Amino acid sequence: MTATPQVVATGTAVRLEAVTKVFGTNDAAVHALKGVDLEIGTGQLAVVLGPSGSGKTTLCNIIGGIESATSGSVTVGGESIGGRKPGDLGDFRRNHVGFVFQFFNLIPTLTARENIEVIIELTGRGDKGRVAELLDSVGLADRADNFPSQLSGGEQQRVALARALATDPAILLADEPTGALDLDTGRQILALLQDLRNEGRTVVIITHNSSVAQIADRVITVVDGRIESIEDNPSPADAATVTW
Ligand SMILES: Nc1ncnc2c1ncn2[C@@H]1O[C@H](COP(=O)(O)OP(=O)(O)OP(=O)(O)O)[C@@H](O)[C@H]1O
Repeated sequence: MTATPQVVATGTAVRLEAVTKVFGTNDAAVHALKGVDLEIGTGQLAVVLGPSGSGKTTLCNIIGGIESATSGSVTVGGESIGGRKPGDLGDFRRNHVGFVFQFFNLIPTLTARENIEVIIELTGRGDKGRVAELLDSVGLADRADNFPSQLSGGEQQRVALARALATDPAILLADEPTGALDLDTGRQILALLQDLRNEGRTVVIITHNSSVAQIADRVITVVDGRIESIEDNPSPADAATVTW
C-alpha cells in the first residue's frame, strides 16, 4: 500500500529575481535592495526578518505593488509586475493584496464597521453584507460601532486585519503587525495570521522581531539589501507559544 502523499503548497505566490531598488540618484542614491531572489509558496506563512534599514519594508512594498523595483523580475499571484509603476498597479493591488501596518492606519472618524465598508466601496471588491462576519472572525462582533479611539491597540489591529481581508486577497502583507502591541496582544494577532495561513491564504510578515519567525513555514533574512538566508521550517510553532 502506498502512503498518502502530503499536500504542501501547490504553487508560487511570490517570485522575485534579481530585484534591485535604488532611491534617489547620484551621490544621494540609496541602494535599498541589491539583487534579491526569493520565492514564497502559495499558502505559506513567510516571515521576512532583518535589522532596521535592511530593506524589509521596501521588499514588502515591491511585493504589494506600492513601490516599483528599479530592476529585476517580480511575479505576484501569477501577475508579472516588475516593470510597472505603482500608479498602474491599482487593479493588481485590489485583486491580489491585503495590507496590515504597524500603526493600524484606521480612519479615526469612521467606526470599525465603516472602516471596512469604505474599503469595499473604494475597491469594488468584497461584500458589505459580510462585514459583521469579518468582525466576528477577528473576535470583534460586539465592537462594530466603536471608533478607533474607543478600541485598544490590539482591537484596532484586529479591525485592520478584518479590513485587509474584506477584499478576499490571495496574499496578506503585514509590516510589523505586532510592533506597537504588548506580548499577549501581539501573540493574538499572530494567532489570527496563523489561522489565515491554515485556511490556505499566503501570509507575509515583515518584522525585526526574530521570535515571530518561529511560526513561519519560510524565514527570509535580509541584511543590507541582500538575502542573507532562506530557511524552511517543517513544523512551525503555534503562535500561542511564541514569546519575546
Ligand atoms: N523613499 C525613500 N527614499 C530614500 N531612501 C529610502 C526610502 N525608503 C527607504 N529608504 C532607505 O532604504 C533603506 C531600506 O529601508 P527600509 O524601510 O526598506 O528598511 P527596513 O528594514 O524596513 O527598516 P525598518 O525596520 O527600520 O523599518 C534604508 O536605508 C532607508 O533609509
